[in-house]
Amino acid sequence: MSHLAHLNKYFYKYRWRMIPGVVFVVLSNYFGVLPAQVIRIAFDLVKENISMYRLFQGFERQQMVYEVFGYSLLLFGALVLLLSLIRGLFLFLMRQTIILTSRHIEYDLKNEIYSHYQQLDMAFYRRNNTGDLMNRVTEDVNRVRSYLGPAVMYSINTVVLSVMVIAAMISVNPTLALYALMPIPILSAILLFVNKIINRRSERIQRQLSTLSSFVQETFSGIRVVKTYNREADKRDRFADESNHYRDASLALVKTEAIFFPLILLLIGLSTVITVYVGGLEVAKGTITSGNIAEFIIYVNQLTFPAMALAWVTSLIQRAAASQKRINEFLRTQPEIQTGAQGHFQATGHIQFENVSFTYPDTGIQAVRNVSFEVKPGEVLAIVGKTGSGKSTLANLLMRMYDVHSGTIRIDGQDIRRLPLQAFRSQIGFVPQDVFLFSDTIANNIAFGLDETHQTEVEEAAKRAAVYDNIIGFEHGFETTIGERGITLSGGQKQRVSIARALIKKPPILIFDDCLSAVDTKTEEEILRNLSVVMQGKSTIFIAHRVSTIKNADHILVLDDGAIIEQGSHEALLALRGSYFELHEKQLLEEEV
Ligand SMILES: Nc1ncnc2c1ncn2[C@@H]1O[C@H](COP(=O)(O)OP(=O)(O)OP(=O)(O)O)[C@@H](O)[C@H]1O
Repeated sequence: MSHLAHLNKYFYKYRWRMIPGVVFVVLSNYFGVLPAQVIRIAFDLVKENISMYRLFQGFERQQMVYEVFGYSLLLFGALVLLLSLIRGLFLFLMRQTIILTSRHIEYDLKNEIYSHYQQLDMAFYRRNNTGDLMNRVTEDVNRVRSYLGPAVMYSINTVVLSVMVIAAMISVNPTLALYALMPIPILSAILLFVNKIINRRSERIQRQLSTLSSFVQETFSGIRVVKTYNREADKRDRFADESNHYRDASLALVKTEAIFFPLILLLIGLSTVITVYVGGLEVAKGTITSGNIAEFIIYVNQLTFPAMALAWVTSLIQRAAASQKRINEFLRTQPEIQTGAQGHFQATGHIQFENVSFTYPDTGIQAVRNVSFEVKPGEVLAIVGKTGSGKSTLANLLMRMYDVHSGTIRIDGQDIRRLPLQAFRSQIGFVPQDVFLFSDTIANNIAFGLDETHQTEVEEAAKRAAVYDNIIGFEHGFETTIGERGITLSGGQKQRVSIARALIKKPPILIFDDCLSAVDTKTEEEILRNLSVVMQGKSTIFIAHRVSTIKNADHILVLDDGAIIEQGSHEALLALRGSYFELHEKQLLEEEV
């Protein structure tokens, strides 16, 4: 429950909507209880008038009594109708305030979680899967909203209505009130119990539903593999299997729900029977009128709602508390990568790694061992090495996706941990190894890193990345949508769009992480030629597998198992006749073949 305290700030924020909401709950209940008293009076009136009517048997006045009686009954009917209308109006206002507030809070909470997600670092995203992140911002917030709206509204409603009805009952006749109320706690206890079963079964359905949808999603994402390996029949059987589980879970829920309502009706019926019986005895004693019995029957029926709401609200609150706990877990996670300062930062591009070592916290793999190098403004540094030798890790460290464990990384002589994080990252144009493009137009994908762009800039960047001709070849050119609902770019085209995205920012530091692996050597040469113009005056780090990509670099590092094993210019490294030489020879042979 204490987890829900996080939401109190929102209740406070929307207090001028919540307070009138509570007032409307009270008023709607007040007008809900009143008709019972009107009906009692009408009932007693009927009884009296019938006696009076009989008394005037054979007199002329009898017709008049009849008319007055009919007229007053009509008035009472109209009064009950009017009270119901007023109650309806307050019910409308109650929903308009409380449920509306819950929607406002839901919106705020979603934004709070989302903007917190944006601040969290890579280590957090490594630890938690996307499905979980999405669930907390959608499903969990949804459950919390049920607490903010319906649960709060029905809780207040339940309390107010119970107090009003019970007070009215006791004021009429305490003995009858006691007897009529007797089955209500039993009713509540049974409802709580049944509700628990319903909850358990709904949870099972939810779980099965998410298994089912993940299964379907994965099958469709991998449909090519499924078809190539002829696994359609197998997938169909597995789907039928999962569907069966889902159906069984749904049937189990329906069964419980089927008992739920008859049970309520049984207990309410029991209360009514007791009311009529005990009420009859009291009428005989002369302590109450028969109108009171009618009034009581209405009260007992009105108490059905709070009894049901109690069980329902309890489960809503329990679920919301569990969801808010999960949300709080993420909200309380603080990013390990914190900004070192506020304000602006403009780099010239002087990069220094001094004895940098790094171990991935989750796996304990030491990816970088005591690495030192320097890139002066305008220089090109290349990094080669076997897969898993730590090349991408160096790029990640330079962008502060992770912080180094020992040693220092400096930009323009300043430790990057002391720089304003966002301003510092904006100085780097990064082309990652695994390209990610958004389901958006090509132009928007290229312009992603900028707040404002002109078409000419987008086209210029596309030309530099040697993808311009491909793009204008598409029917809608730069406005072509890519991704799920659009066209699929080839691996090489994606890489080049990703390069254009980095270039458009015109940053003083460029990092290319093995981003030419999917283009042929001819296109690679074209890109490199273009890049050599872009790279002028910028510090560039080129991570590559192919020696051909990097041979013109000012300095080359050869990495093995996280450490630099050789370094120097292309010629110097060839002269060494070490690992670099071997790699070069091997690749020459491959090209000839
Ligand atoms: N996020 C991560 N969490 C844990 N370990 C990681 C993570 N990323 C990489 N590693 C490990 O760190 C080591 C270095 O990986 P890195 O990606 O830097 O290699 P690389 O030289 O770029 O390889 P490739 O050329 O295949 O891209 C590898 O052993 C890898 O398994």
